[in-house]
Amino acid sequence: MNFGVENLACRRGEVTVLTGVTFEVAAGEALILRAPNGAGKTTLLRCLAGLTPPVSGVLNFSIEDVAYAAHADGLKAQLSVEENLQFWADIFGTHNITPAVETFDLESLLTRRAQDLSAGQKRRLSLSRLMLTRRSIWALDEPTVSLDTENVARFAAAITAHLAQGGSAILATHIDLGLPSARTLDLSPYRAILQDTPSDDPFLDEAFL
Ligand SMILES: Nc1ncnc2c1ncn2[C@@H]1O[C@H](COP(=O)(O)OP(=O)(O)OP(=O)(O)O)[C@@H](O)[C@H]1O
Repeated sequence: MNFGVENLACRRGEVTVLTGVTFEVAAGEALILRAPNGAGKTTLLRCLAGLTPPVSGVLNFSIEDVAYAAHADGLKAQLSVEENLQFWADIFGTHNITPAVETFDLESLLTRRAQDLSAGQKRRLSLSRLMLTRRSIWALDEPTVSLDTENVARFAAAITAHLAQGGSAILATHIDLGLPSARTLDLSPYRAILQDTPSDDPFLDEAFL
């Protein structure tokens, strides 16, 4: 699905972080956000997902079409892997969890409680949820954190399949996923304010030693 934004300004808390963001992503395409730490990648993704309303500008899609994978895994700790998957499947009206289980190699973990998974296993379970949403725009914030090489490849296969089916994606990632139709957007020109400026006060620096 095509999606884009025009002249978007986004905030975190009371601070406007980005202004003038404009882009379009075609069906079957992925847009990779590249920018230094603190530049506003999470801020933009939260805005696209509807978690923080834009300060101004236009979203030319419905936030109901966005599946957002945040930094946090967002699992139900007391439920098993299978119960977590079934919970989301029921929410999104997708009753077959098998493709998600197979794509992220979760078969042997189905009865394990989410709180007892390793960090990489939790991430696999969290990402597998994307496949249950049936939403066409995937907005992903550092999705490969905690994944080993084999599971990065599994995730890359999942997103490639999503794009091949006419979906689209926007993601903040520092690694090359080898996606065939990926473009890069540098957010640096859209930064609204000077952030993370070092203090000139030498006594303040000493206080942190
Ligand atoms: N609640 C808040 N109130 C004010 N400023 C915030 C708040 N949360 C985050 N920020 C600031 O907003 C800016 C953008 O943060 P954001 O998390 O979007 O950056 P990022 O590009 O995703 O960074 P990273 O690569 O480190 O994950 C940062 O300077 C951050 O300190």
